[in-house]
Amino acid sequence: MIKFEHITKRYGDTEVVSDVSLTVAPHTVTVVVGTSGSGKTTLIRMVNRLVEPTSGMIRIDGEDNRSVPAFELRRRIGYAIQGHGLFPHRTVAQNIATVPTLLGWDKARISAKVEELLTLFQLDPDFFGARYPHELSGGQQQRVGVARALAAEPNLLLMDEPFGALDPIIRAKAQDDLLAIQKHFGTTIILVTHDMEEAFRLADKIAVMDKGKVVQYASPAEMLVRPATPFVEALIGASERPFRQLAIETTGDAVEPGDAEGAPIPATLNQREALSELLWSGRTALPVAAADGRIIGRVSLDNLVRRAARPG
Ligand SMILES: Nc1ncnc2c1ncn2[C@@H]1O[C@H](COP(=O)(O)OP(=O)(O)OP(=O)(O)O)[C@@H](O)[C@H]1O
Repeated sequence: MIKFEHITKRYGDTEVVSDVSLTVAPHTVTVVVGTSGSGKTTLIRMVNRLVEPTSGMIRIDGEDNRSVPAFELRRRIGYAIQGHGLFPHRTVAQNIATVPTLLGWDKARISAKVEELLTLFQLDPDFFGARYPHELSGGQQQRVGVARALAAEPNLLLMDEPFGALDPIIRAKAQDDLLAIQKHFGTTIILVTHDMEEAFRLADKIAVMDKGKVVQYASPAEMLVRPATPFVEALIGASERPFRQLAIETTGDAVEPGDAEGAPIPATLNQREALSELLWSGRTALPVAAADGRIIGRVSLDNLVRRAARPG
């Protein structure tokens, strides 16, 4: 668990992060969004102490993050940035092995880890391990960057616009990979983006920043139903386009197993109408009925929001 307690950062007279308090649950993805200059990067860099707060404290699993030396903290916390930051004169395998080598892992363990990660990221280890970064495409380099950040099996991964430089199709694939990998390792992820669609797609919780403050910290579904400020509403509005995609699929396509209370939604209704029913009912899930009235499962707000946010 990561706890930000009244975190403030000032540069001279300018407060770039103002009194931020929030708690990130373990094994979840928290996405920090907001306009350019709102303090997103500064906020996450205080977690691994690339930036020191002016006041406040960050606790990682209960411990003040200043209780261990900064270099040790950074070995424990994965960090992936836009443009991957790979070492150009080291092979892909050597890049991924950076932190495990610093930690003194034995050779066999390191090469097993490199092989596991390359395989997970769908890069053939025999082919890619010995290549240099410049021999890879942008998307492949990005995957190696994330693999490197995960190499020492961190419980916590910080990501700053990791997919910012990728074209939309490769970006969607990278997001899918990230979610699969997050499930596989149970990593807690804090990711910065300025892309609301990416936030809806990846987040368990979204923190919206505006001028150094976190103006809302909520699940995508909660944010959709109850945007806290006109600024949040505007951000969501800007990403309304994907919700139109829901209009072309039926509720039947989004059925999940399980029960729910409330008036059943016909499976033939389109997903946008189902979303509207859910929002109006104030429920997080409703039962779904087949043409013969039989209940075939449930449809949930979270599921529809995720479907809305995926690329068309
Ligand atoms: N080392 C520094 N010295 C002075 N000002 C800084 C420093 N680092 C960041 N800032 C300022 O703090 C503010 C917040 O920057 P930050 O990079 O955290 O924003 P951001 O939300 O991540 O923006 P972007 O989306 O453009 O990357 C900006 O106005 C920036 O100019």
